[in-house]
Amino acid sequence: NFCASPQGVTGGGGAPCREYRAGGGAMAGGLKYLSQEEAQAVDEELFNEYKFSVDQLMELAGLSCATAIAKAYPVSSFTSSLPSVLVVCGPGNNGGDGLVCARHLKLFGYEPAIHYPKQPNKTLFENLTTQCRKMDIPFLPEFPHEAKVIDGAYNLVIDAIFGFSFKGAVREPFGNILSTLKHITVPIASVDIPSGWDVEKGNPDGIQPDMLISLTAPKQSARHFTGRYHYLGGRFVPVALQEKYKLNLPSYPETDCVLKL
Ligand SMILES: NC(=O)C1=CN([C@@H]2O[C@H](COP(=O)(O)OP(=O)(O)OC[C@H]3O[C@@H](n4cnc5c(N)ncnc54)[C@H](O)[C@@H]3O)[C@@H](O)[C@H]2O)[C@@H](O)CC1
Ligand SMILES: [K+]
Repeated sequence: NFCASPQGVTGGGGAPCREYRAGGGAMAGGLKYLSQEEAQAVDEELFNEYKFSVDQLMELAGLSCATAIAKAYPVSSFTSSLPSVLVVCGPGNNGGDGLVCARHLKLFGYEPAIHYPKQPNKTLFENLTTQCRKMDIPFLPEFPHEAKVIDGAYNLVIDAIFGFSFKGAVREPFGNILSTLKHITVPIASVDIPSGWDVEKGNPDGIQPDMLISLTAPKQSARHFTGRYHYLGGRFVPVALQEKYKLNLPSYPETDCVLKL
């Protein structure tokens, strides 16, 4: 089972992660917390003006997530030699990040399993799914709806259900999945936004993840995150775009693709 050291983050290789203090206000000289509209505008600009492809950025986003997870919950901090990780993937690009993350976690020595109930009929997602299957990552046809079953079978849960395009009341099957995840005791690591949270206002009655990996820049709901580990990932935003949106991103250490906030 999971048994993180009190200081938690040791960077796997033993070097402590550098920390970055975010500013107090919406900007206040510190890191900017994006509204939903700003997050979508940055996203569109990356694709339409800067000509990145979704595959490229998704690979970097998913790799950032797996890297941050390996720093916060190193394989060596678990009593089992192959820590098992349940990756729950949603219907959009947040789910795609989850598929990429699962693939890298497998390469990092974890034992991921994926639940992917709404698989879009698009080549990108079909390819990511095939890659995982060919790496012997199982896809669970049914979600284990009892919290204690998840606690017994997994060391960690990755929430890659919804990202910055989430709106309104949660539709099934994700409502039931999130209700179960509220009752598990193993830690949850959320990709970009805790699923079921309003992108700006959060959700006090929703899941309360132990870890949040904010991609590109944190969204406003990240102010309500109370878990132990908040990482920034997605080190791919060109300087001109950072300046246009006044992201005020911290400097990532050396060649790292993640940074502990
Ligand atoms: N802009 C960026 O910097 C990047 C963003 N990426 C990821 O892409 C995410 C955004 O992806 P998308 O725009 O595809 O959207 P999301 O993955 O946030 O979700 C959209 C999907 O969820 C469904 N949905 C929305 N509200 C729902 C509700 N209330 N109940 C049930 N289903 C609901 C939509 O129908 C759609 O299928 C980000 O959060 C991030 O994880 C990365 O893949 C690549 C780089
Ligand atoms: K998420």
